[in-house]
Amino acid sequence: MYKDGLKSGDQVDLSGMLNLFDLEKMAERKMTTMAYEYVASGAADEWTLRWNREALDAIKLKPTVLSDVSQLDTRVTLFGHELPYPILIAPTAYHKLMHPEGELATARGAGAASAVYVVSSFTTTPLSDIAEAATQPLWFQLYVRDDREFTKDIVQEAEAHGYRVLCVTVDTAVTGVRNRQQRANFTLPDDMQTPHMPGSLLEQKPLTWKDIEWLQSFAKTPVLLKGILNPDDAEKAVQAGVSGIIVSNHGGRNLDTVPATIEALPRIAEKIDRRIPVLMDGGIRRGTDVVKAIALGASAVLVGKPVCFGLASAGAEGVAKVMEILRNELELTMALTGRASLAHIDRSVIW
Ligand SMILES: Cc1cc2nc3c(=O)[nH]c(=O)nc-3n(C[C@H](O)[C@H](O)[C@H](O)COP(=O)(O)O)c2cc1C
Ligand SMILES: CC(C)CC(=O)C(=O)O
Repeated sequence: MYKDGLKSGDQVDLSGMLNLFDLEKMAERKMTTMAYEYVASGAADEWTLRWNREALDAIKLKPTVLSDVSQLDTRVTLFGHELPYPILIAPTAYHKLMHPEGELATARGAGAASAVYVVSSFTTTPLSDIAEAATQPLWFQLYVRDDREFTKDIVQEAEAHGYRVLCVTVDTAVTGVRNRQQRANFTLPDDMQTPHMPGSLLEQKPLTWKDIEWLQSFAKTPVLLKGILNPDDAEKAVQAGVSGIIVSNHGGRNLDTVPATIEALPRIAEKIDRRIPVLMDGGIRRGTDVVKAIALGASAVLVGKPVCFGLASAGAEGVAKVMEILRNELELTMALTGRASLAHIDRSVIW
């Protein structure tokens, strides 16, 4: 939802948007208070929301000079597919709240920026339409519902439309204490539907490891668990045979006072010991953040709020801008730290 009657196809001048924080400010000016608060807020007192950023900022880099960085290689292979750079679009709900073209604009922006887009179960656009608009690989984020047949159908529908990876969100047995959303009277407007998640609330009984086993019994695509913070859960994920995990605290939106993801990441990476890929999200805003996450054990990272703000600022173009800024900053950081490829980014780049 946007002030001033923003319409599809409106031209926006993004030339002054130099970083992701600039785009957040632009988005805040354009969005209604309700929509902005929905995206920007964290749970309860927002400790974890802040820690995600502060913990990344507190890590210092150790550059190496005079190494050959004339050719930078940012490619990463995940689940059998090569990505040109290790930054994905995290699943976020309700894109029509942010721009009239909703998820279609996100898919086009992802396409322009050669990025993987992980589509939320709470998409306001059907999966089939997003697949038609996409020119880059799509993944699907699953919230498992009480109705297991419904869940099975949607997984099979996503697979039929070519969604390549299934990210099962495991950190939302219930949603968190979202006081800022409550204060802003957050509700989904009546004319906005979530076709694959009928009803506006999560109607699920909490998932257990048995459900993960059940999902893997019929899923044809790799299954990832999104929302792992505890190294012991990471070990259980490997034992359960999943293809990968995403270290995430849901952008600080669920359980307040859990640690920053960059703090949890090294312990989880140590436990996993390269048996499966570890991805991470939470607070990634700069190319330096991406390098820090890779150094501490992530194969790739995802960004949530910045993409919502890019979308609210300028639709597909804004989404592409966010991803291009981050990709460029990643390359600059690699050149300045003397790391020519992702394989060269390890703990030795941390001070
Ligand atoms: C507006 C918004 C909606 C979100 N919706 C979902 C969702 O539907 N499913 C999900 O698994 N995670 C959801 N998330 C969490 C993100 O996937 C991701 O974990 C988080 O935003 C990453 O942190 P960052 O925003 O600091 O980049 C949402 C986050 C935001 C900000
Ligand atoms: C509808 C919500 C549960 C989607 C979500 O995951 C979020 O807002 O963080």
